[in-house]
Amino acid sequence: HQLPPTISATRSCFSAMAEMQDSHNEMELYSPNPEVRGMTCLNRDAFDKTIHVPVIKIKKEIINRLMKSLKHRLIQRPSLKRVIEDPKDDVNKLVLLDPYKVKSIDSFDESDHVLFKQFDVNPQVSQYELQLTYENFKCEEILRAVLPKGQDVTSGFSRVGHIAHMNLRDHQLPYKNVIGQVILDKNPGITSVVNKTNTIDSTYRNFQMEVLAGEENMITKVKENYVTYEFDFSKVYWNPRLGTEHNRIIGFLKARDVLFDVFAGVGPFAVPAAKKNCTVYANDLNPESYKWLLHNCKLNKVEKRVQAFNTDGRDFIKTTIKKELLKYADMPSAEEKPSLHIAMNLPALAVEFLDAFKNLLEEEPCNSFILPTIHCYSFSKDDDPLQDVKARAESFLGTTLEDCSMHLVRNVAPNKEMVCISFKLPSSVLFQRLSDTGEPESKRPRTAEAFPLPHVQQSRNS
Ligand SMILES: C[S@@+](CC[C@H](N)C(=O)[O-])C[C@H]1O[C@@H](n2cnc3c(N)ncnc32)[C@H](O)[C@@H]1O
Repeated sequence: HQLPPTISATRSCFSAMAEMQDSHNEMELYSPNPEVRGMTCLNRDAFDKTIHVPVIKIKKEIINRLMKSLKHRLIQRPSLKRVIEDPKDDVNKLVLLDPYKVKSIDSFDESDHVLFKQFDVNPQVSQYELQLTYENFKCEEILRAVLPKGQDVTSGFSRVGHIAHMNLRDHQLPYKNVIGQVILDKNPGITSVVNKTNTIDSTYRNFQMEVLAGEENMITKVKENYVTYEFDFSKVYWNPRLGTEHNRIIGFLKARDVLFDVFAGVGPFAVPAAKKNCTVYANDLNPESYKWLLHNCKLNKVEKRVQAFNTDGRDFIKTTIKKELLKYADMPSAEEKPSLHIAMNLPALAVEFLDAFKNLLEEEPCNSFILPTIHCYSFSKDDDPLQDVKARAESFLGTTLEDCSMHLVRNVAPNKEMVCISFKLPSSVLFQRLSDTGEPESKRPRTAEAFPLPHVQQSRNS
């Protein structure tokens, strides 16, 4: 097409620009100076770098109207102003363009030229000497430049309130303080960066951690499914990836149902269940979890509906759950019967606690007895994790589960899945059977009844 005369006249300027840009190695334009490689203590000044970028002058009074249309041609760098004052020019401002997108006048398309004509812009391109600083580099660019070439640069972290929680690999450890500081600098709202230092799970499932950068304070506040929790992240278990799973279980509950949470942590099942008007019995062995569980019940104004316990899960099953199951045994009418649910989220061990339900109650069930539904979590490294967890649950219950629902919660590590098995506790497990002589028939073979539960097979949360 025929270009307007003013634009044709500036074509040579664009070509000159293109040549200038071609002489740059594109990959290197935005990469930090090579001197930063191997830095183990962050020196932000070492990132200062001068590059040349295309720039056009646009009259101050029309600049705002043009910016939207030019959006895709503007330079994109963190914390970089794209429109700058020219101290020698009262009439125009300089607009910084993306050197990868504007190489010559041909980089502008017909609609740009129409726009320039409409606003009487002479798109004369000149080169501008731009001083890049540490602020103008992205987190990944900085870490890639600092860590040894060819090594994996993971800048990923889990966010728990103001804390960025990392799990650095051995080769990253010499650079841990730089990594921590860069994560802190580049992520608004993060004021502390920690690295997990233990590889073996502790009893309370909290992490041993080292502060890499920022504040030492580990008391943090998070929101999950619109519920607020506070806790000391260094002393209790919290996993920001379980929100969907917590919500899934809460979805099974309705007002006036009862939830027993054997391994309750700081309350991510207990508090939302109580908010749904359920009666909750929540337990955790860790005194710190128990403390923050109580705190979170108050924080969310549900303390009247939650009874908290600080004991071993087996003891909780054999005392509190046993006592409360009997209480719900004789409910007058079918409509008034709540459903009873038992959450057991301690995936490394929970199935092993299932045998605590064997022969828990002495009497034969009356007709109206409400059998609880158990939601028990487990890890599995088996090729068939669902079958593996089912088989292990059955072996601890001492019965086959004819009808249960299996849910693949998440992939925890390569070849390690977290699974939830839900089933109605068979009465044959819960009640001691008496023989004709009145003795418990503990060795009698058992089979489970059918438990109508929604089947969610192989669905997975992230
Ligand atoms: C994986 S966390 C789950 C916490 C919470 N339910 C959740 O979903 O986030 C397991 C919890 O079980 C607690 N715990 C570990 N061993 C226990 C035991 N023998 N009895 C009771 N609680 C235990 C830990 O302190 C931890 O808070």
